[in-house]
Amino acid sequence: MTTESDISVDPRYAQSSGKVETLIEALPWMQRYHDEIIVVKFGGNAMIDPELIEAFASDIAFMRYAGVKPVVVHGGGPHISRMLDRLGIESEFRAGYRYTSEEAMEVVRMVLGGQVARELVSAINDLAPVATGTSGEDAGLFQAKRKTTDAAGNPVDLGLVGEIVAVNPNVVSADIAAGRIPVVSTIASDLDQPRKALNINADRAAAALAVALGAKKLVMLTDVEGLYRNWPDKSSLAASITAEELRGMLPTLESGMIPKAQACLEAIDGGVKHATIIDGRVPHSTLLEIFTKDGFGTEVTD
Ligand SMILES: Nc1ncnc2c1ncn2[C@@H]1O[C@H](COP(=O)(O)OP(=O)(O)O)[C@@H](O)[C@H]1O
Ligand SMILES: CC(=O)N[C@@H](CCC(=O)OP(=O)(O)O)C(=O)O
Repeated sequence: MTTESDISVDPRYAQSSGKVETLIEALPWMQRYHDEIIVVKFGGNAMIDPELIEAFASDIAFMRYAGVKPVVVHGGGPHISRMLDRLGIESEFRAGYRYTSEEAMEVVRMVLGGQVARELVSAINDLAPVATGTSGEDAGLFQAKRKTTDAAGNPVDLGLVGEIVAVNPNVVSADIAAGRIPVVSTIASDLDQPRKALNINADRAAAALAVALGAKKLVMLTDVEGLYRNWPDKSSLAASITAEELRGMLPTLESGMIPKAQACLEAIDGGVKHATIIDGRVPHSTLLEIFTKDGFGTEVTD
């Protein structure tokens, strides 16, 4: 028979108690998110590191087996830039969005749907064979119009960049209902030219989908620790920020943080309870954000 004194001297029990604490810490979060949809946007530089892709895939598989309904929306800006470079096609960011010519659009569509989505789907399927790739062009998922203004409302020429005006989430909902893990590429059909596609910023698409699905949470991975109130001052990282304060900051934000901040606001305004920006360079940051009390990065609150 094992007595209390045996337990106190056995190092295996000492080790287990730390593991048990971590598991028990996850319980309230598992309860909160059980059967709930969480949209996770994976993008940027985290996506070009094979180890981070593996860690991300295991976090998504973990969520699914823990009873959450994850939906992945992926970016792939660095992949697109690399391919455009290889093909000698110029690309330029304006107001946080890629100016997209007809030629570049062909590359965006090919890279997102044919390369990035495939890589992610197969990494997740290796652990949970229920991932499925969907393009925003499928079954009217993302319908968009050309984007013609920047965050401050000034006119800007972005070529074939779209702003989502309608989402038909049925194709994704059906996958979720069947127990699958949707992995969504952010191309949209052009409402004004139905055979044409538009390039959608992945942060904005993730927010629009989170709202349409009634997701409980939107998590966005990026290549910094979170949102800095006073970029690039590293001591100004915001652990949490209200939607109102963030709205006020919009005109001061730069580059990629513009669509990310807009996406958080769109999600919160659309009824998603929690929107967070986390550091995708930290392996398993998604899991830590969702299942531990400390969370990670910046939480936008209503
Ligand atoms: N206030 C800010 N806080 C954090 N990052 C900011 C801020 N303003 C601008 N940035 C820039 O935004 C970048 C993140 O956007 P982006 O590169 O598009 O991310 P991703 O590719 O992960 O979607 C950061 O690497 C940083 O250079
Ligand atoms: C209009 C626009 O800027 N579209 C993005 C789509 C991919 C994306 O958003 O990728 P990340 O999340 O990795 O940045 C682009 O062409 O780069």
